[in-house]
Amino acid sequence: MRFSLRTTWSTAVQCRQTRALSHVARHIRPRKRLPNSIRCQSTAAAVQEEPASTVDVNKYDHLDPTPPDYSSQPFTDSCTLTLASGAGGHGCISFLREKYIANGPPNGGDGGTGGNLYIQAVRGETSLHKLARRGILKAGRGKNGQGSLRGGSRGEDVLVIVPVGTVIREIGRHDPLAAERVKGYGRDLDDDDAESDAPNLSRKWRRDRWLLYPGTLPKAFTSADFPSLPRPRRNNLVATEPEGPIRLDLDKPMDHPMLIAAGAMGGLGNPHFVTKSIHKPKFATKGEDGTRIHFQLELKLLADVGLVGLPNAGKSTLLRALTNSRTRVGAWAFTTLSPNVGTVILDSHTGRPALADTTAGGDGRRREPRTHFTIADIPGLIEDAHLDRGLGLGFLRHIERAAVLAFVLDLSAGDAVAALKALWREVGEYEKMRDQDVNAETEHLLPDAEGMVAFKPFEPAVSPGLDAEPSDDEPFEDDGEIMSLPGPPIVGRKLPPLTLPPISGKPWFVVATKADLPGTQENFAALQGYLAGVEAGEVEHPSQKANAWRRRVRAVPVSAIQKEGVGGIPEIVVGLLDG
Ligand SMILES: Nc1nc2c(ncn2[C@@H]2O[C@H](COP(=O)(O)OP(=O)(O)OP(=O)(O)O)[C@@H](O)[C@H]2O)c(=O)[nH]1
Ligand SMILES: [Mg+2]
Repeated sequence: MRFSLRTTWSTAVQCRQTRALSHVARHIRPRKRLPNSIRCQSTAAAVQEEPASTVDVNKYDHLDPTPPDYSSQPFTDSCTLTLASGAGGHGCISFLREKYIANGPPNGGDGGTGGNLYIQAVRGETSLHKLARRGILKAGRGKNGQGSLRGGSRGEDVLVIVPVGTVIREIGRHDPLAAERVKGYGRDLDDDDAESDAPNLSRKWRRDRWLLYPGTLPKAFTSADFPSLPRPRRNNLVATEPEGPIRLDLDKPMDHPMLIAAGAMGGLGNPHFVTKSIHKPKFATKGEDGTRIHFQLELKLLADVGLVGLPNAGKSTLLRALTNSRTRVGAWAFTTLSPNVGTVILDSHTGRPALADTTAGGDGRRREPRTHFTIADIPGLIEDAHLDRGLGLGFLRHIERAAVLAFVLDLSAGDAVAALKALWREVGEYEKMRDQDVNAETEHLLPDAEGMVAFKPFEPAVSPGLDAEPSDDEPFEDDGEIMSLPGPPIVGRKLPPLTLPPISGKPWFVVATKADLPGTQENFAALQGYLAGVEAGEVEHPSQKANAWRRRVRAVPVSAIQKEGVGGIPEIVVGLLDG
């Protein structure tokens, strides 16, 4: 008997172990078993195949790389994003219950405030793709109030991190409190807008704003049982929000996050509604809804020099020759599909950044030593890119804020002067479209609806290098620094307008590439002749603008693939940057 019991016991243990093991096996077993023959084949093929990412170091050439050496990063430079501040938590309906106090006074806490929305531009972020994927970001909702007069906790704040260089435009906003006012609710609370045409609907009738004691049937309450709905409350932080519509140009890293929308207030607990006639209010109010703002985000990379050229001109090879960039190079058009930024360290081959002269300049100001500059390579432009041919003109936004433009012309691909004129034409078309957009936007934002704030209409700005004499109160200093428009720092609620300098006012030069190929000398000579004419004012500026920059237009012949002639480019760039 004992023996049989032990057998039964060990069998049970074994069974349990087997079951446990089979459970584990179920999880680690491959879902599908391939037939043996296929598995053998694939293993054999894998053994025979060379690993795809091997780079032959002996054949490796930095300027003529093999495909595995390409860097590819997801890149998005414009997207729409909806940000919603947190809704408030509901007020609580509760009554004191204690030993010997069966029917105590009301003690429901207030709902917590919703989370705030902040934005911060930081270095290190290079794309908007993460935000584009999210689409909407909501701050946390405030927690509901609780008994014993415990208020709900605050909702979680949300910090939206964007790359430096992001331009943010508000394209729509839903403010629940403003919407209520437009509908006419709450007019009974406000005497000042009694003249308004909006219907006079008392907030008293807003049944949806009230919470009832659990178990109470709504029909038990008539409107007469409710007091007037309290005046909607706004978070104190609303006073520090920027005035809408929000338009920001975050062209510098921010030390502190900036408040975009404050969380909504929580509802009121039932003790707030005690009156002489109602001693035990069995109702509380709901929390307010958060503000929802729709934004258009546009990333405009910040680089000192922007490379503009036709496809296959050799822009990326030039960037690789000047910097350690691993941008993609290929003998076909539109190899580059997203902008790349490279950094040139001005170290005079010492391995350490050279310290520039820090003595006072001619303007009497001490200059920051320039230890490096950055270059942006963008996808190629083709003729009629403004008609959305090729990759269109959108990528020009990344060189629009560059202080210096470098036009890269392929000397082996026909008339370089014609190519330069075609590129300037596209740049001019881009500028026109940009200005039209801004004007349309400012017109659209004129205060036609109540509560809308008007922006100043677009004023074309004067940039350094223009022939027009700046006035005394002109905010620009012609020191050749990056042409970001100086504006007052963002203090308080007023935001500076988004003004954009004209592109034709930027200093520019030409890099004539592929000079190693035969028959390119004549082309270069013709180009030089043309540029000399532009500089002397004998020939019309390729941008066809009267006051475009033509102070010292230079053409540098280079063979980027052989890294010949590129050594002089940093000097030219620094000369143009520092004036
Ligand atoms: N012979 C010669 N070939 C060059 C030179 N620079 C670039 N190339 C070649 O020209 C082709 C195009 O070079 P890329 O640097 O990809 O040109 P890109 O302007 O960036 O082209 P997209 O990105 O398509 O606009 C590649 O095959 C390069 O090897 C040069 O100085 N001399
Ligand atoms: Mg390229």
